[in-house]
Amino acid sequence: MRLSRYFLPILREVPKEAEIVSHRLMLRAGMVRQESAGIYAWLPLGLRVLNKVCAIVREEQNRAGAIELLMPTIQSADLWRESGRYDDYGKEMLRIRDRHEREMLFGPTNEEMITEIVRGYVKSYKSLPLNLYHIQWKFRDEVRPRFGVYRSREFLMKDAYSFDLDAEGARHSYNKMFVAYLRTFSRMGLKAIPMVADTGPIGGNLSHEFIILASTGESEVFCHADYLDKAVPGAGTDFEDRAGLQGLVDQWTELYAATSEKHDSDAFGAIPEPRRLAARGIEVGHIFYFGTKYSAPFGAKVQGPDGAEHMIHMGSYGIGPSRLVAALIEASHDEAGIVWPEAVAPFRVGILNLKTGDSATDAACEDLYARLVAAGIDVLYDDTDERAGAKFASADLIGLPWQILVGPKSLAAGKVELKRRVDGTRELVSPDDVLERLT
Ligand SMILES: Nc1ncnc2c1ncn2[C@@H]1O[C@H](COS(=O)(=O)NC(=O)[C@@H](N)CS)[C@@H](O)[C@H]1O
Repeated sequence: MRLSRYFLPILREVPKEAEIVSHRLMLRAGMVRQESAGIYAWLPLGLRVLNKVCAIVREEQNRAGAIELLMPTIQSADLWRESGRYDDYGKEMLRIRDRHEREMLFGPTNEEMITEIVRGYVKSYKSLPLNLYHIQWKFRDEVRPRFGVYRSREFLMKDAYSFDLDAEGARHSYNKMFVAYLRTFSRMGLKAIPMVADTGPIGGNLSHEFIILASTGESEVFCHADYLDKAVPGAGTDFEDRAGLQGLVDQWTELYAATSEKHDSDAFGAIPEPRRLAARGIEVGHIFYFGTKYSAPFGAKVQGPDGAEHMIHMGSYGIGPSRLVAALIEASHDEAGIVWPEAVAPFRVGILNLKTGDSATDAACEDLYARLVAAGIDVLYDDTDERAGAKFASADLIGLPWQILVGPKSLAAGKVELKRRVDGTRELVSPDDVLERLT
């Protein structure tokens, strides 16, 4: 992409309404724009990151055997009356009437709808286990939306729902998602710790939140520090190996880790003091097992191998891709701006022409740009006539992992400067070597 033809409304000044660094940097880097309280437009640079986050989420859901569908954002109130949640969901629910005065709502979550869908088709245990997921916008009329897209009113959620014949099968489905979550956040360069959590309005009696440690996190968390050094399960994990998966989940739940709502200070106190971690964290995922809480009122049942009818056992599994963009910045930034992990960077490389209009640097930049694009690398070429200092500041602000600085002096010696954003290291290399390094 040529910056001269892109849409990247970078702000020079720090927006005063932004209280946390990710909110400040997302506004300054031209990633989002608030349209109303807690409701944002995702501008091109922000959308590229959001899409990369969703691609990783999708890959790991698919790896775990979940099947993607897409449910609507607008739901019928009658659906929520069947589960009894229509009234007790409270003011967070955005209730709407259509032209026929039918009561509708903007979905805050989809347990009811997915149960109604499965009830319509699944009649035999032979169709189970089943895990259906979608990545869809949700609306929760938060009383105090704040921190930008971290706690917004309209937000993107991956929500998966599992269906099993019995509790034992449901536990295996839960474990598949648990392991998929460990892999998902790790691939984004994040250390997420699974913590025993409250089930809240979703319900059930088994739940874990996946927390990223961050000083600006809303959650207060307590855990054994050994979690920070654990390696997550590999890409070759056998998701059908029930015992193996339970073993992995046991490894990731044997040490103490809990959010403040479930904190047990005695258990925490039993940890040797140097290994006790009390911190603030960002909830990026939350998984639940809630048995027949939704299948019973909806009569979602199957004929079992014994010929009898069995209510389906369910769980639901949420990740917040839009919140994750903020969490990634909270976890990875410096005083110059964002430092994107390569897996989610909006572009992998930035080419900075330090003397636009100079025939030598223009030609070298065009050549590098053409060859990187041809190699399938996401590259943003700053071909604007901004002065060099402004280009350096913008490139550091938007946080691309690699910068190629093309200036007349080094070019005269057949070199360009390759800068690694994460640690600021720079080296003079030939244009050919740059391609060697980046492809
Ligand atoms: N107001 C919000 N703004 C941004 N992300 C949010 C917001 N509320 C929740 N999320 C994200 O959505 C994830 C799942 O939300 S949840 O309420 O915990 N779970 C559910 O709704 C279940 N139906 C999971 S399928 C959270 O872990 C969080 O990452």
